[in-house]
Amino acid sequence: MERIVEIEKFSAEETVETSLRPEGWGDYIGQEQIKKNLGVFIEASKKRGEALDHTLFFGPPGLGKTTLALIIANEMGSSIKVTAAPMIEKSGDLAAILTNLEEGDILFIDEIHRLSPAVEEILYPSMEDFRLDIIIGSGPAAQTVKIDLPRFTLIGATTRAGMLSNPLRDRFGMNFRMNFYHPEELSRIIMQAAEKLGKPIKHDAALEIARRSRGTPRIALRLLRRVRDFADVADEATITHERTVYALNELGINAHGFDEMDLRLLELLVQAKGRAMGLSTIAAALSEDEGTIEDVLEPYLLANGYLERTARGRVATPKCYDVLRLTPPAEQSGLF
Ligand SMILES: Nc1ncnc2c1ncn2[C@@H]1O[C@H](COP(=O)(O)OP(=O)(O)OP(=O)(O)O)[C@@H](O)[C@H]1O
Ligand SMILES: [Mg+2]
Repeated sequence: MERIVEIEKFSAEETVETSLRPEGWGDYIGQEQIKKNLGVFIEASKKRGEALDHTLFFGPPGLGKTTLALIIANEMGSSIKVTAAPMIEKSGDLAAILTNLEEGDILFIDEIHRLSPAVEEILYPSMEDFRLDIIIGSGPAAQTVKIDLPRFTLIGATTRAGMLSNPLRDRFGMNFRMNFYHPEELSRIIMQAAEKLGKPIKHDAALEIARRSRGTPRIALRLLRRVRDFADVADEATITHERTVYALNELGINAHGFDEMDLRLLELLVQAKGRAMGLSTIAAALSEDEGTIEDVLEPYLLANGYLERTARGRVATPKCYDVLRLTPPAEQSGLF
């Protein structure tokens, strides 16, 4: 099943998303710790006139990883080449990209956990020693050619940190885990985007959207655009709370920010009547792979206390029963 975030990512509205993308620290809201640290590292490398250390961002979709990479390029005054692991099929593809880089350039590889082992192999010496080892020919006549590369910065992004190989992970000098956004932060992102769209929104209305956005800016911005449609049709100059609640209800947006996959997972756990359910059982029941459930689906539900991981598996929490308007099974009460 497609999830909101994925439909969103590939829709024609990508251009709108691009136009709402923050360009500098000034309009990048939240992730304060990351901003602070990156700010220091960027300033230090600029002072030394060196390329920034290789940097890895990981976390669920739509939290601003790509945006951060673009901001880094802006701040460093570097050009950035953007690609995604599935587009780098052969080691020759990567070699071509690397040899075309210039001193101080940034190479952004999205979905970096999807690089093939052969391509990864080429990447290791490139990251570590800025050297490309290419094997020409095969069998006894095969020769290794070493090519020096300019000092570049690799920025990797992944939603699936668990799938990254250790040697690759170790070669990143900096590792940042993206956090879900608080409703207050999301509401600032929404208000800022609304200004850019020329359709201001009241704070309480922005907060209403924020609470239903799964802690995720991409979802918040998508909902904002839908709510704006309702306000436009009603000739409302500034989006009000009343209009927002009406629109979100019409759109069938869950009051807790769950999407369909969240609800399927929570309902599955609730049906288990307090018994813990293993990851593989959940994956089979939802026809999803285990990694996606663990790295993409569960983090939000865990962070907000709707489910718990125990040694025996996953269980729905009382809060989960509460929001689904169900009563927790009696035998479970001792668990919490
Ligand atoms: N901190 C932020 N402040 C303001 N807007 C943000 C912030 N983070 C993300 N956004 C907005 O949300 C949208 C999605 O962010 P982005 O594309 O960077 O996510 P991502 O983490 O790269 O997602 P994916 O894993 O799907 O590639 C962007 O268009 C951007 O406008
Ligand atoms: Mg991205």
